[in-house]
Amino acid sequence: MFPNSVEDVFAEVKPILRSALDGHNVCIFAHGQTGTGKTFTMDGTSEQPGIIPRALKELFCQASLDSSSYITFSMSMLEVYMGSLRDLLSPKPACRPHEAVTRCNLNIQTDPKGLVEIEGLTEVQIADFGKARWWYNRGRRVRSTSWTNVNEASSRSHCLTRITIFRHGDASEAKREVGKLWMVDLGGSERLLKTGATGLTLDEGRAINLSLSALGDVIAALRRKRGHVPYRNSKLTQILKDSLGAGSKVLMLVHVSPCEEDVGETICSLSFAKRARAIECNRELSEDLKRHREKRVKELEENMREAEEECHKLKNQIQKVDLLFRENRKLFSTTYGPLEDEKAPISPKEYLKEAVETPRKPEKTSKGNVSNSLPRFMTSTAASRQRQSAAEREVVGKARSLRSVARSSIQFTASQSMSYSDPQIKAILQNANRKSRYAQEAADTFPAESPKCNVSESSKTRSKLITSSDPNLRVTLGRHRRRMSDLI
Ligand SMILES: Nc1ncnc2c1ncn2[C@@H]1O[C@H](COP(=O)(O)OP(=O)(O)OP(=O)(O)O)[C@@H](O)[C@H]1O
Repeated sequence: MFPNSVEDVFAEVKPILRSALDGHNVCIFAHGQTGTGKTFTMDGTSEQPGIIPRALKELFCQASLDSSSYITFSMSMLEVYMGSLRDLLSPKPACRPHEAVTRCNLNIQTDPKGLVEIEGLTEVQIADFGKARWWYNRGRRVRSTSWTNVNEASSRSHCLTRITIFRHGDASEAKREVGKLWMVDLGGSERLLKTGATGLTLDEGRAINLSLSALGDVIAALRRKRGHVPYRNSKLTQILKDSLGAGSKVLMLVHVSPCEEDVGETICSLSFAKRARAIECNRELSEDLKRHREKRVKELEENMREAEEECHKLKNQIQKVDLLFRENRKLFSTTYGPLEDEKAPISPKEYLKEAVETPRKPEKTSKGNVSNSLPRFMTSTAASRQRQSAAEREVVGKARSLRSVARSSIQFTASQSMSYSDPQIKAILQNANRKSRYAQEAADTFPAESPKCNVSESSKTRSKLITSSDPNLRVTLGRHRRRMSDLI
């Protein structure tokens, strides 16, 4: 029967509240057949607050977030009952403090700018949501209701709650009104036969129907963009003149009955809503609103300029880091060999992007393991490690060979060819050859003075074999011989 919760409906209402704070005149009204839940939607209950209490809360919430200026609110409540206005927040007389009193027959004034004011209507300052709620409940209690066949507490009037929004600027700027928010619970359109209304209740029903029809005429005129809009045909449309149509925003909540016997009223309500939806008004904004808009635009432009400057600075910093990174990378690859991703290097920008996009996980790095803390592209790969260790092995091997060749006294015969291609090694081998020849000559000349070295006769022909009694030296010599035979 009631498919949408008030919460869902309020989600649709919320954005228009922002427009009211921004300086638009806003009107939210609940329209529909009697007994379909207009009052329930607007007032709600203590467990499930309606649109009006929620809107009040939201206004205070949004105002507290506005850093550019200080916003205050005032509140008025009235009902349009049988063609006259009744002030729902009028103070109680001192002699009858417990009696609910309403001031009647208030006059509606329109100033040269077209702004509507209601003479003598009580306007209370609401400092916070608590105060606002208190005043709202007070006004609600004195509203006229009657029993009908359709609704046991049927509203017999249109109830209008007005929130006036004031913006306080810097010291030079005085408090100024920026907008009005009207929240209206319209009386239900009713088939008088169906409601079974008689007497006063019947008159009330007729008055409601008449003013709803005047509202329909205004909406039709606004939709057709006619020069003359018949606002003066009812009190309801006179009050809402500056908040319906021109320069304002209107939100209509349409309530319909799901019952088959109500299909006629449902069609009426829906076609009313369809007409209202087609209204588009683009009248000039008020001077106050224009000034506020210009100020806001300037503020936003300034914010944008600052953001652009910041962005430019960051770009420069990224470029510098990029350059530094490339230099370091070059240095790294010159020292340790080419990196795995040399073919498709990841730039710091890409790395930064990857780092930003990838959620950071807590790293479990072993102490002293530098490669874990390096970016991926800086860690060595299996291939580069293999290449590096092969190169190291080669260098170590060369060094060992050179050392052993230099230290040994092996003599090569002139017939032996030295096929080793490295000229350095060739030179060292020749040098070693020369040294061993001197050693041989010395041994020949002074045999007694070189007891440890015996050159065998057989080696004289092809190669001279150096022997030694020292077992360590013998092992070393054997190793040298093997290496030399590999080299030659
Ligand atoms: N969404 C809802 N959930 C539960 N009960 C609801 C809901 N909407 C309306 N009702 C109940 O339906 C009955 C009629 O609702 P309500 O008085 O709000 O209708 P109305 O459209 O304001 O009628 P009228 O035009 O005669 O004043 C009330 O008893 C109300 O509690």
